[in-house]
Amino acid sequence: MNEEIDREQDHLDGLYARVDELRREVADRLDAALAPAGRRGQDLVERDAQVTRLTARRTALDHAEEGLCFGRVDRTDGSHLYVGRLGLRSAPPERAPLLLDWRAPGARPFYTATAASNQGVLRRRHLRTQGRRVVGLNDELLDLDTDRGGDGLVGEGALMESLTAHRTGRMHDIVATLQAEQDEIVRDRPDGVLVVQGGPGTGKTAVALHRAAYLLYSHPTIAERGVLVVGPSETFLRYIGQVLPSLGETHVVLTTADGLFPGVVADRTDTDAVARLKGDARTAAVLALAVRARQGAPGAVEVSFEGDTYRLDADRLGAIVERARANGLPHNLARRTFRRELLGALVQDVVEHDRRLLVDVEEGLDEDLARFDASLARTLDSVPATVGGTGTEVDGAVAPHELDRVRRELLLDPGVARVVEELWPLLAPEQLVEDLLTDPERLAAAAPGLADADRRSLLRERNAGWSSADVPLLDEAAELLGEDNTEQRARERQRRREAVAYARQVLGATTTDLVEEFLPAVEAEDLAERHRDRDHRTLAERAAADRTWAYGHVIVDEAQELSPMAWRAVLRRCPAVSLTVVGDVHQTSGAAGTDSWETVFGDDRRWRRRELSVNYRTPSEVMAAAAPVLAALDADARPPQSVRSTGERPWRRRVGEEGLAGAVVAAVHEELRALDGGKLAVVAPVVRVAALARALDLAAPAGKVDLDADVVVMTPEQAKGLEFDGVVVVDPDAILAGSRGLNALYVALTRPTRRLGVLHLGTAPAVLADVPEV
Ligand SMILES: Nc1ncnc2c1ncn2[C@@H]1O[C@H](COP(=O)(O)OP(=O)(O)OP(=O)(O)O)[C@@H](O)[C@H]1O
Repeated sequence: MNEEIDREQDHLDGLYARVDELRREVADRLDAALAPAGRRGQDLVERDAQVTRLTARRTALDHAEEGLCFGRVDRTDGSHLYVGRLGLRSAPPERAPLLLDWRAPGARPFYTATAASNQGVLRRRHLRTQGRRVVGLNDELLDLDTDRGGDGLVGEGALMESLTAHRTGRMHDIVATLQAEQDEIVRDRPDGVLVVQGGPGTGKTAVALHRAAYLLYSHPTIAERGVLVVGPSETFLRYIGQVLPSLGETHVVLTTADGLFPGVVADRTDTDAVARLKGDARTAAVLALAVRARQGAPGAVEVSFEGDTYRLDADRLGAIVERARANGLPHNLARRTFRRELLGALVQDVVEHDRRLLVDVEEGLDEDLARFDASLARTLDSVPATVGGTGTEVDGAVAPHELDRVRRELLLDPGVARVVEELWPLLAPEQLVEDLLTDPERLAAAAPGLADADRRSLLRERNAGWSSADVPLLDEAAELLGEDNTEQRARERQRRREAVAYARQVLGATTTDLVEEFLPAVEAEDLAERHRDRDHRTLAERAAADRTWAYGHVIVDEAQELSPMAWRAVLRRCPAVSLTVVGDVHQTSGAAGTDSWETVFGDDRRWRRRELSVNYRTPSEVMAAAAPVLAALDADARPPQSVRSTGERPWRRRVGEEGLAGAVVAAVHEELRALDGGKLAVVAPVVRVAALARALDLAAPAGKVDLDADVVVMTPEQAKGLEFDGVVVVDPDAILAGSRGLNALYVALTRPTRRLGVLHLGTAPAVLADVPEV
């Protein structure tokens, strides 16, 4: 074996030597590209692209330093190949393949070959490395003689080593030990909605993140737009935050569902009933009606302009509103049409008014003369041109420039502007939703189908803050309202004109052999473009800052928690509809979440479903303790099959209320001793968390979870998606008493990779009666 290790070490040394060589090359080329040589437009554009490419390559080389090569496949034809975090070739001119990127099609057999279907593979070898050193090998011979049939695990030795290692508080990538059923999901085609249902610990999160890395590698159109990952909590995002960078991928934005609408802090709590109402898909229609209610007025309106009053009756106003709506633009953008149409109607009225005034003068009507005299001075400019021209004859025809002038005056008139603002106000999403949820009349008008009691439950005080259930409403409102960025675009156009002028100057100054007018115009434009676009933010930073960014692919984790309204917000992020949705309908805790994927995606033919059935996290002993909870939730559900047992039996202990804190502290010490390192979580109902954190002397502020601490206290909701070496569940009765209490308890019980204990007050809940009492 040692000889084998030595041989692999030699090979690995060769790979690292090549990596070092490439690093030097990339560094030299970056230096050259960034050198301030006299360059011109097109060169500069190319240089920027080159710098981006080289920087990405440098990042990939850096991230591959740890675990560069982790696998080898020996083929039946005598050839072999190595699989690793990135692809490497020898230096030109040979450019012989040295290492295959794990995502390349050729690497697939490493993950999927079995004795029964060996795909031309004789032996699969897992290399264990520490830094640049090979420290161990795991070999699997894929011939039918050695086939144990059975579990279908790939690279079992390496897998078990990874699964039994102490947790670190951070998820790590599983690129070396991805299993066949997982690999299939990772490489599935990108289009449509792929739903991955799987019980706790089946690797849904891990698979979804590797799928993101795979899609970014293999689909340039996705890489151009980046991937959005939506997770259940900030803590969870911190927990998974290192996985994609460790796979060399940075074109990724991680967010919670609350984060989809930047700038809002969702710290208000809704009751379950209100969260469900707000999350209902019908709320979209309520918001649409709320927007319509802000357009026009029910009756006639009067507009004062230069001392006269003009009246638009309900029919005329209604027609103007309809014309503004007819263009199908969002409210704030359609406002321009409304204003144009309204001004058009008023121009007619003003001109007609003035014309009548003059007709009256011509016909010598004495009673109007006084009024004419009073207004002549100010209307002199606005009389029809033919009248002004002849001084006597009135034929009613109006010169266009006169109409324009009246229109301009109306446009600048503050009174007219006020009327536009009243009839079609520029609205921010926050204002629309706030007005709707604080004004019974507005709400009644927008939600006529809602029962009175439901409407009352939705109403709240002004400035009461936002809840998670409000966030999709704000997003929907933003969509209905649109942003009127006319001014911003005008400013950008002006900046661009200035930049072009500046670029021409620069090109002229730096060019000795060409006079400026012979420079192709495009060069100045290019240079200006580069100034304009010289946005040094990464793709991920730009995408994260832009609510309307269209991602190439979206991953939703713990997706069972999303309400129908939240789904609308998520789908908006990916107009191309390329989504991976992973979750477990038995772990739903949110009131507006789902317990069936069919309810969420039922009629949509673009969705397909895959199942994961093997539990890599939770040993069979722990899963047996959780099984009655799952059965109580859903008699037809089968718990995922654990890949391993530990021999360590879960336990429960009855404690009294007074002694609870002390019992928790004692249990934590016992468990830490038994675990001999690693991470321990105390999972308790929300009302107990602060007191237990105090009893345990934990430093993290209330409500925050410190993933680096050896011991953490959290609620089942906060524990969602996380895992620990050991878990102590406190007061399961109180957890069960919450909404979706069985789901919450199921989540809590399925977090440990090794040990589980339960402290209950009074008799154990029936679903935990089988756990041995100690
Ligand atoms: N092929 C694998 N190789 C090594 N570890 C794996 C593999 N698949 C899953 N794991 C590990 O199993 C654990 C559970 O995975 P993960 O958190 O992705 O499961 P999950 O299905 O999202 O769980 P839950 O629904 O409970 O949140 C993680 O530690 C993960 O790294």
